[in-house]
Amino acid sequence: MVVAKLDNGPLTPVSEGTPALDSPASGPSARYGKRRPYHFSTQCVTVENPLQKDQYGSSSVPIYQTATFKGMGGEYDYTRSGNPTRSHLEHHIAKISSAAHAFVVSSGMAALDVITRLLKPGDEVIAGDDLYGGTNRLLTYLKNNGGITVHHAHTTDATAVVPYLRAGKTAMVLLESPTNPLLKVVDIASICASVRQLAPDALVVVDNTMMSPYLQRPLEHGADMVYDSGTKYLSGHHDLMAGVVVCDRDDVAQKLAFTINAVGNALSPFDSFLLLRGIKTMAIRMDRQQSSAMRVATYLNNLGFKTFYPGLPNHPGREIHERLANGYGAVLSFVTGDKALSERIVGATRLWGISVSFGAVNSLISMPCLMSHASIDAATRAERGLPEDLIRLCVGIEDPADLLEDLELALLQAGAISSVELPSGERRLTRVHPDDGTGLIGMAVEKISGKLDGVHLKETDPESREWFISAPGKVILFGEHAVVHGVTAIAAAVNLRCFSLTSPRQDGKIGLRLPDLGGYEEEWVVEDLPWEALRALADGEPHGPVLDEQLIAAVTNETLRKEKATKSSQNAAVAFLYLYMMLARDDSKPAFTFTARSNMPISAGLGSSAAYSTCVASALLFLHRRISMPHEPAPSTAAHGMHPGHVHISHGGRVAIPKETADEINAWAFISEKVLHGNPSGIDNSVAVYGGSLAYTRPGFARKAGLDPLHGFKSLRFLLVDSKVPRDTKSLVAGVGKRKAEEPDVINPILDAIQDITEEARRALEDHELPRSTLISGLGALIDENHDHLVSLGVSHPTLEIIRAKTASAPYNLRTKLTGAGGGGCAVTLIPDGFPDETLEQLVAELREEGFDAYATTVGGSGMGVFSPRSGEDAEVISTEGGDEQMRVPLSKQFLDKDKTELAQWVEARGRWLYV
Ligand SMILES: N[C@@H](CCSC[C@H](N)C(=O)O)C(=O)O
Repeated sequence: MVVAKLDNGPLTPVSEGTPALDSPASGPSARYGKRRPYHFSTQCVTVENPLQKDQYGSSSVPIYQTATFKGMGGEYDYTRSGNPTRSHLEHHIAKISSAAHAFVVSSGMAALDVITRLLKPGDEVIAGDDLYGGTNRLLTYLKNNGGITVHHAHTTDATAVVPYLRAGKTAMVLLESPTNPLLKVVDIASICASVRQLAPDALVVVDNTMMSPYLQRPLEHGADMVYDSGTKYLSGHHDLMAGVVVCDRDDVAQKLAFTINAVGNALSPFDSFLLLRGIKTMAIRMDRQQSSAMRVATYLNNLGFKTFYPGLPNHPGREIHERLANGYGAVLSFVTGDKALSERIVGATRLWGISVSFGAVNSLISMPCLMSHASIDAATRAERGLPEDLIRLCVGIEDPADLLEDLELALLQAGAISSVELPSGERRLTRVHPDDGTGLIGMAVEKISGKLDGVHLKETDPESREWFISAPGKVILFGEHAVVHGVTAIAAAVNLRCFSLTSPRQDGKIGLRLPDLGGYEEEWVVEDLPWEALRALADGEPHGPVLDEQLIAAVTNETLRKEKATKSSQNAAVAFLYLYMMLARDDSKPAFTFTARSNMPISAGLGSSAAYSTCVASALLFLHRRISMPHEPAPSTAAHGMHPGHVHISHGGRVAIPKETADEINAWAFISEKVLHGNPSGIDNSVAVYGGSLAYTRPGFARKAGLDPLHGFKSLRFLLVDSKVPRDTKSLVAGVGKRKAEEPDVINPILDAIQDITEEARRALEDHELPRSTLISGLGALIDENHDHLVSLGVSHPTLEIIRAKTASAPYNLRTKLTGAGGGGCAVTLIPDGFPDETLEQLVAELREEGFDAYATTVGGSGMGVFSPRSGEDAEVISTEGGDEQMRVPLSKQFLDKDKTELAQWVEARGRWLYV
């Protein structure tokens, strides 16, 4: 549609005397009686065409939803050729674009199609080397089928087009600025000048979609034609597709109008109406979008990600861009260094929609190589320097704090950054470089203290992150003590756990905090540890079966402040330091605080020490970079563009830690158990690491050694009763060993009998056709039998017998045995199916009255688990007394202070756990 050229006025404040050329574009009477042009945002919302007044004075342009118009010789006959709604839109677009002519067609690519139909075989086109995939596809088509020669030049350098400019040959120079998706800036004015000089007949065409007429009007810089995907900022809501072409030259406009009518791709009346409506809010939308984009770009840039955004001070084209445009737009992109990492980031966002396109009110995230630019083949992408790991962000109008937080959570969840707590309680966000193979260490960059925005790059720090690790306790159902002597034992994980948190520190110290073990707390300067006593293991060398007693002695005597420690906490500290030193490398002695909590009774035979050992071993192996942290699996994605999509089957985090990693953790958890207990069987740590239920036979004896998972425990319920009688596992185990050595004829038959029990139990548990009632009553009988043998071994205790008697009495009639080392500790009671809840509650109450603790539990749950908390969720924000300032309570403090009864629920809610 050809319209009269309207001057939409400068976008910056105008001088009072600027003449108005057309009343709709003019503002109210100024103070001195003159009229001045409206500002851009006013023009956007002022949709008036003096040549096309509505008969009813409608405030909104009506939709002329008609294909035909009656009569002959009127202005309109057929909507393909012209439609009043579309005319209004084209008039409006011409006005806000400072253009004489505007056309609207069915999409941005349709606009380019209309434009390139001006070419004829033999013509040459010069285009950029970073350009939208669809543009590249159409140019490639014309090259292959239309006899057009296409040169791709590095248009960021204005002189790079010069060698291709040939008078009489070059018919079109196609520019984008900033480019999609690398946001390179092209000096449109300078290239236009070269074209005029060297190939005067060539048309300079600019894809202005990234900027919209609000921010950049290339006709003012010498371009001949400008097109926009109206799908983007002009419409702003992703509810329509449209393309816009504007130009000043009448001859060019006539040809465009001819093509549009001839091919029939003009915009429909309804979409014209929608686009007209969208334009009204364009300026206000874009103001918000680009201000948020600046914050997002600054945030990423400060984290150390290579970020492409013309508003960043380090953008090489910023100065040129500022000459050409009134703003930086709301599209930016950045690279992570790893395509899989980028995919994880994109998949982890919630507020940022994974989608092609940009310019809408909703923020979008995409990977151009897989999506908008997938139609450029991989080799060409590589040749043109389009990074496969590039993430493009298109910022919408949401609250920027939400956008930043969602992005930060995604970066944390994907493992692209980590959050570190400083001794001062401040948090530091640290970039994790994907290429270090550990998922842990990289360059540190940033400090934040509670606010996600306003992040400011300060200094480089050693990188680290916080880790939660947890491991379950266990209940030995059959075979305790005997297992030490080569008998098979059956054990299962319980839903009581040890939880640990490693919090990196910057002062060269390691700290150990065991609040549930008498409030034990100590720290050591890493360099002051007795390194001279360490015989370091060679890389890959396993620990071996014998502890380094020299190191244990050095650790015990030279580092522990014994007045602070109970026997248990002292042992826990020695195990921790022993593993720390054994696993350290010359170049890896991380400083951190290790805090362990437990919601299970300690020293009660429930494997609390093995759960602790598993947490210690896992944390140290991870932090010493002996094993890698698991990454979250790639989420399900729908097929998009050339990307086939991916199905992720959710296991609730289970089976996410590979077997080899678990084996390594188990080997070192066993070392820790040895430090703690002298001669453990290894079953406790195995259950703590692998979870589920296991039949375990220790190596080094006549029976075939092994660790076999068992199935069938899921539906078994037990009551664990803590006698609260303290005992020393080490001496109880040693006591049985001594008796075996002294009275083999008495002890060995007992051990054999226990083997018979475990085999019987195992058969019953693995026979899935065994009637349930037979299984339960059989297990009950085996419980009694096994307990009697433990009594014979001398490891029961009067309190355990009281508990047995109580649970066996009417109306309960339950079967109970000691579990673990005995000598006090816990008893385990089988709860048959259908046992009434009230009766169980009554039993628990009676046991409590007698001074025991009781825990109803199920067995067979997950083993060791790990996750790195998300900074946005890890710190409670509380108001200070005055209420006007907010303070963050560091995660480690919350963890330390949490009540035992709330611990599991709180920790589990902190993020997505990944389990063995
Ligand atoms: N599947 C489409 C992809 C459209 S990308 C749209 C937009 N210009 C952007 O840059 O996101 C295609 O192949 O054209």
